[in-house]
Amino acid sequence: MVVLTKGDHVWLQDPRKESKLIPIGAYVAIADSGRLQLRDDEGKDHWLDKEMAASLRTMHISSVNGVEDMIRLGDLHEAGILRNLLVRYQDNLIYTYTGSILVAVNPYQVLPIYTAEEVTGYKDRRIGEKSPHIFAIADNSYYRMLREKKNQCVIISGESGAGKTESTKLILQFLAAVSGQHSWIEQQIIESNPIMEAFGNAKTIRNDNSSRFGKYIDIHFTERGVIEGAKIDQYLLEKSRLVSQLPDERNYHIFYCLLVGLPAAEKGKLELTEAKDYYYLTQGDCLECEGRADKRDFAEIRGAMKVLTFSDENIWDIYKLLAGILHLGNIQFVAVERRNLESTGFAQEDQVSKVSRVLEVNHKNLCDALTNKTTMAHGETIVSPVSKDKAVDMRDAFVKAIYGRLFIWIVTKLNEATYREQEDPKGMRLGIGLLDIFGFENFGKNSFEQMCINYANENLQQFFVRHIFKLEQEEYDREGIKWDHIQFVDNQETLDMIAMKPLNIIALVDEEARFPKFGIQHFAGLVYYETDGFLDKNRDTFSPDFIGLIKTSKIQFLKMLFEKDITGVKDTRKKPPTLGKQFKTSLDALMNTLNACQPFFVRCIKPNEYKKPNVFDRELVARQLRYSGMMETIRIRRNGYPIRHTFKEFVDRYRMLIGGVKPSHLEDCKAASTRICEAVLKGYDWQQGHHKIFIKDEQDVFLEQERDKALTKWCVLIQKTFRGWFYRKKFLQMRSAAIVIQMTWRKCVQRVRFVKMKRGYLRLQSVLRSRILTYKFQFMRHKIMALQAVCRGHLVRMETVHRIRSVIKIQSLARMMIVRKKYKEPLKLHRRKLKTEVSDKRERDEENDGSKQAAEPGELLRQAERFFDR
Ligand SMILES: Nc1ncnc2c1ncn2[C@@H]1O[C@H](COP(=O)(O)OP(=O)(O)OP(=O)(O)O)[C@@H](O)[C@H]1O
Repeated sequence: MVVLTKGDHVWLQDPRKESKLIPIGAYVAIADSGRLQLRDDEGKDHWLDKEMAASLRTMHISSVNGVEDMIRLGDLHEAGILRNLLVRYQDNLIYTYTGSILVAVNPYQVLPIYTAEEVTGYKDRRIGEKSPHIFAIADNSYYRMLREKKNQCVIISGESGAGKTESTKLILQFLAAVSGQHSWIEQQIIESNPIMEAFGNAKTIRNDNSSRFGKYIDIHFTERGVIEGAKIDQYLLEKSRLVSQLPDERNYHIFYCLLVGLPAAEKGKLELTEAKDYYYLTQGDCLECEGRADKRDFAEIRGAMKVLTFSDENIWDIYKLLAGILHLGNIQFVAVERRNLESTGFAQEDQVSKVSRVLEVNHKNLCDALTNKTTMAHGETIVSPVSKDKAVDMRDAFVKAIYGRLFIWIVTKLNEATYREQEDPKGMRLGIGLLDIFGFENFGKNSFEQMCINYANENLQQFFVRHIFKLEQEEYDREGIKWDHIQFVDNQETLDMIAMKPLNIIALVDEEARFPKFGIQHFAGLVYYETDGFLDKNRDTFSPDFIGLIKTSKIQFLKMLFEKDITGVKDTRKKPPTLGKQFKTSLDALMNTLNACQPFFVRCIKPNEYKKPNVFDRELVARQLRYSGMMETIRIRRNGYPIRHTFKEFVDRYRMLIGGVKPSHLEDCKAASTRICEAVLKGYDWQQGHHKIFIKDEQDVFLEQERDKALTKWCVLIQKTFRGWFYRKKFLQMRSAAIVIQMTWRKCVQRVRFVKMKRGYLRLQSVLRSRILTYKFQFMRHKIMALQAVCRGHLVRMETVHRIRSVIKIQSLARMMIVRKKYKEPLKLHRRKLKTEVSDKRERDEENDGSKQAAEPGELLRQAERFFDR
């Protein structure tokens, strides 16, 4: 019984028995009440009582935060894988390994993980050394090719919109960057992409830039790893799109680009107007595609065509054919009856004339080819009218034939430009093939195309399983490795039934056998196919009358496209190969190529149907994981020994890991390999076969890391010694130079200091002197001021005394005057009295004493008078 506490992670299973829902991860949010609250990976809360909770499966620690390599997952089941992808996706970690297989979840947003720094970061690194990345796959294929001198291939699969084409472009970007020449050929290879996309991609409900064909790009390298050329193979272009589109879907991009990008004069010559005017472009009711700029794309396509050596005539002829197709689509048929026979006429004759003008064919022949059918019976040619519906079918088949051949011609032309003969015929040509092919399809209604696609996927799955399991198992048996035989899904029987056994489905369809709806148990599930239109799609033919029409055309390019058909008509006994047969032949060739290469696998996963970032639809992803055979892969990879080396290779590569192992040509390699493994891979699961050492992915990474460490150790020693010698020499030189510099510098510094000090002293002196003088001056001034003060005081005092005296004098005079005034009358009176007395006395004296005595009193009197006068 499990006791859960807060923060524990568990697997939450839908309790309904019939439920096929995959368990979802959840963590315990609340555990301290009577019940448990669990929050699942989608943020939903679930309340469980403790008894129910006790039956929950706890999550392995490796699943809690996710792992980079799913082989290391403890919970090795569908839910574990799904959750691992989910938690990584939520952190914008879109890549995850399963051994050396890369699972890439489409982020639907531009992540900053494809920069030039990232390219450099992944250069020459082993898988697993850095976090999973498409660049790691590209890098490993490149360096493995150079190291082992063997061709490599990268098989990129997934549903429409899962990111196959983007992954292919990223690998190309990486290879162009690491092969590092920035040559014209690299430019041409890269420029071929917009042309392929214009003619082979269209907007669908599931992907705005959906590749409607499969492709295998083989990039050729010189022995030194420089890109030398490339070759593209295309598979199964979806031609039905040319004549009808589902709602919200478009025809191939090139038509819309042509109509908005072509200058008016050229458009006039081709009698073209706007996209809304063409039946073949308007059935999906979607003329523009968000995020695409058709006008800008057209300029890019034209530029790319120039780079890829399309002549002006070629380009103009292509435009004519595209215009011809659009005008053909606008022909409207009407049912008529002629001589009691159901036949067909045209709603507007001028539309047919337009086609004959643009395709430069005979007008009458065109009318006949569109409405009549010529057959041979008993050596006689019989021309019979066709019904309206048949005429529409015949026209559509003709359009598909033109475009299909045009597409093949374009690919051939691209190959002519990008394919190079080997520069050095004696040297070795190496290649990396990139297979961007439609994934397994199972829709509500599955038709011939789905059967071909699923047949291709059966082949690839078989290749995958064979590569990963069967061949390994055989090799283990051959090498005498102990191997617990595990069950695996081998789809050889399905393949036999579809195409290998004498009475296979493709052969039956070729023989035009009629059978109703049938189902095939594919590796990814049971698919029912509806056989309506199967035979026609398989025959992929058009009325031979159109061949006669093409012969009348003045456009040599059109004739050239149908050259084989024109010559083939002469030999009526030879049936043209059916589409099924053609597809099988090209697929067989592809499988042979792949079988000759060392493969890498990239499984692209679409996280939601809305093309939105950060939305992860678990059911959708689980279905894709099932289709991609991921579970089987994980089991096989985990149980097996995916890495093996011959003893010689092993000794050459890892002998530095332990001491005393000589180079392989001087050693007993088997014994030496054992010694190395026993010393380095102690406790690891490895095995020794008759000729090879078998190890697992993680041991390989460990060995490589140890090798790196050992190499680094020796490199460091060599570097250390050399650097020691070099830097010592440099040091001595620098030291003597430093002494000279120091000397000069010190002299200079001291001199500057001295001058500074001298200036300082001078300043000090002058300051001091000025202080002394100031002091003296102050002292003298003080004295002088004191003297001045004394003098001024004296002067002021004298002045004051003088003033006071004057004042006193004035005062005394004033007082005197006042007093005089005051005493004047009495004085006058007194004087008069005195005078009177004196005169009285004189008279008396004169009377009494003679003249002498009389003189004295006279003097007295005068004095008294002066006194009074004053
Ligand atoms: N690594 C990526 N980074 C950012 N966006 C991506 C990435 N991979 C895919 N996409 C987005 O998803 C869209 C669909 O991808 P892509 O065309 O490669 O799908 P596909 O698997 O080739 O589909 P189809 O089979 O229909 O051609 C791209 O146009 C792009 O917007």
